[in-house]
Amino acid sequence: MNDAPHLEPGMALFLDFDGTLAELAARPEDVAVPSALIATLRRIQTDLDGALAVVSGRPVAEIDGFLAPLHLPAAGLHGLEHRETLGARVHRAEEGAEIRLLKQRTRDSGLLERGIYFEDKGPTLALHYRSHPDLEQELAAFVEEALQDLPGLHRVNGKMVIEAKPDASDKGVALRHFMGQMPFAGRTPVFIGDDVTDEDGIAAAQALGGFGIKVGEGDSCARYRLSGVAAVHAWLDRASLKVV
Ligand SMILES: O=P(O)(O)OC[C@H]1O[C@H](O[C@H]2O[C@H](CO)[C@@H](O)[C@H](O)[C@H]2O)[C@H](O)[C@@H](O)[C@@H]1O
Repeated sequence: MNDAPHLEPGMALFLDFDGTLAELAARPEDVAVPSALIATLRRIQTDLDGALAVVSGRPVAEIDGFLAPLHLPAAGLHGLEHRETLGARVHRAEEGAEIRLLKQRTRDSGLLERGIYFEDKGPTLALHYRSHPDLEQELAAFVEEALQDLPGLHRVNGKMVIEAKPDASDKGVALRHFMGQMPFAGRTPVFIGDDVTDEDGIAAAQALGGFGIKVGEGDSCARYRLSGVAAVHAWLDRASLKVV
């Protein structure tokens, strides 16, 4: 992979949140975003005529909280939530019967008492084992078994987390949705992300003539790579000074 090229005025920028804009932390709520990053994102948003969106596994409301006072166009819950334009209403998929059942089975499993962190995101569920890595195999086996008679749900492995979500969307679907609308339509998409779920967004950007940037180590279909969150911040800083 080569060095990431600069952002140009005709591009549309899609950014993952955890592990890309924000360093990973012990628990989801422990994450912090430097105020300088918010100022940089605001500048880029203006420079790209609004064609900047966050595409995350988190709910959009949490992204808004971390990036306050910025309320960027955003896709949350791996594309199950959408806010197309700055400050517009968030559209969210319903919490289905299957995910409700999975949540109940998880509460009954005894895994939470042993340290698995339960992140209820409405239509999706994230089960974190960061503070108990020894439980990874057991948790994976539990989720695998539980999903056998919940065919509408799909397992997604993240960083020290196993998520269950409906099949309806992923980050690639989210990117394509944005690219069909102004101010994104007609631009060259760039997707930056660190995790397995970001590969759908990166592949979609590259299929539409743009490029992806993988953050950190690991296999990726991205054409470019940045070493970590600090390198992403530096790239964004340079971008915010370059785009004219
Ligand atoms: O798509 P993203 O914006 O990268 O979100 C992916 C998941 O990120 C969060 O979990 C991850 O970050 C936590 C905070 O650093 C960390 O404690 C955890 O181990 C990571 O997996 C978030 O909690 C999930 O809901 C997101 O889906």
